[in-house]
Amino acid sequence: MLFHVRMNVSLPASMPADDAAKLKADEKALAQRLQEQGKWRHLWRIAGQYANVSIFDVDSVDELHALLTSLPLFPYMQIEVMPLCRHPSSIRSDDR
Ligand SMILES: O=C(O)CC1=CCC(=O)O1
Repeated sequence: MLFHVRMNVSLPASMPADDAAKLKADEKALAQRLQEQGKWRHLWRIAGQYANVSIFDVDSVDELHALLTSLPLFPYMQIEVMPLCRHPSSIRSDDR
C-alpha cells in the first residue's frame, strides 16, 4: 500500500542545539534504514520549508502508523497522510 505523507517539522526554539542535532541524526539513520528496506520509497525536501513529502510503501495502515510514530522527530512534526491507489493512466507497473 502506498501513502503520500507530508511532514512539517517544528522544533522548539528553546531546544538545546545538541538535543536537536541528536534528534536529526537519529531521524536520518532511521529514515535511511527504512529507505534501504523499501518502506520509505521517496523522500523530498519541500523547497524553502522545514518539511518533506514522502512516499511510503507498507503492508497496512497500522504499519504506517507504527512507523511514523516511531520517528525520533514525531513529537515535533505535523503529519498529513494521503492513501494512494493506482491511476488507470499510469504507465508505471510498480504504482500499487
Ligand atoms: O528534515 C525533515 O524533513 C524530517 C526528516 C524526515 C526524515 C529525515 O531524515 O528528516
